[in-house]
Amino acid sequence: MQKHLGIHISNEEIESDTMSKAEVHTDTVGDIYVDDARMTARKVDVFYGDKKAIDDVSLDIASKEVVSLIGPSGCGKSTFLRCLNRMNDTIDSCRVMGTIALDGQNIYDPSIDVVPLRARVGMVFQKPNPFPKSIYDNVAYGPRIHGLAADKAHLDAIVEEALQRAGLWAEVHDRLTQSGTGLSGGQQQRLCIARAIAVSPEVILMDEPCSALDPIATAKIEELINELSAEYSIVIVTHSMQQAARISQRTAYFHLGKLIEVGQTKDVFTNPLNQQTEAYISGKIG
Ligand SMILES: Nc1ncnc2c1ncn2[C@@H]1O[C@H](COP(=O)(O)OP(=O)(O)OP(=O)(O)O)[C@@H](O)[C@H]1O
Repeated sequence: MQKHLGIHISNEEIESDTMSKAEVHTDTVGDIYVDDARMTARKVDVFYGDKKAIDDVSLDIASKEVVSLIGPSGCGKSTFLRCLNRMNDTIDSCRVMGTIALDGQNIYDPSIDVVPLRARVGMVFQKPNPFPKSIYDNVAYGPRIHGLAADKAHLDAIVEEALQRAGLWAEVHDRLTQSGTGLSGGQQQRLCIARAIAVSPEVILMDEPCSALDPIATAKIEELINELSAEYSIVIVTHSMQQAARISQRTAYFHLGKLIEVGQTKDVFTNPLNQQTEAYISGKIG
């Protein structure tokens, strides 16, 4: 057993990286596999101390798709999301078992440096959390620490492109030196998205990114997610089934730490195969 920043993984589990489809038994209803997997989670268990929060979850994330994670409060959506870029490492009582691979490489392997990992698998949180720095420096932060810009002109171009892609450039181009924390909530969230995409991630994780926003700001973020999915894989936790239906191609329903059902979003919402999914979708549990 090895321990990395509060994460325990057995050597056996690290080697199980190459588990084929046939080797994974799952109770999840629906197809956990995709043809063009960018990330693969296999037999993932997560414990906080003695308490099991995620129970035997296996799921593929395809390239350039939006996957929604839905389910009742406390079912483990955020915990599973945070496993995908080792954000749970920051919680000392948290243990992650099983394997999660990005482009075939186990992200829990001891050789993995979490700093570049979290650039490749970026994260946007529930509450917009810009750094107390200028708008420019918020976006330039990642490219600077990862040495992505050859010179100042290159960095300027990266910052502009990220703000353009996040749909914020027109609103902030003439006040880049002002503090990011002075923007509106919706603008701050788009700034956080610009910060994430400035380092050219492969996957973006979003944990209820619209829950602190009004309907207009929410609509802008949803439009942005739709545009970004042409380039990135996006995994989003949402409490809004309408939002999941609007933005995601696949939906995964969690209940008490288990992945109960996963499928095409329209199928999960119109014709759920599992009775627990059906109960949640129809508002009988929540
Ligand atoms: N840092 C932590 N320490 C201990 N237990 C935790 C911690 N974070 C989450 N848990 C527990 O793990 C379980 C799953 O929580 P998690 O936040 O992942 O669920 P969720 O589905 O995202 O919930 P919500 O929709 O309310 O945000 C819950 O029982 C929760 O109390």
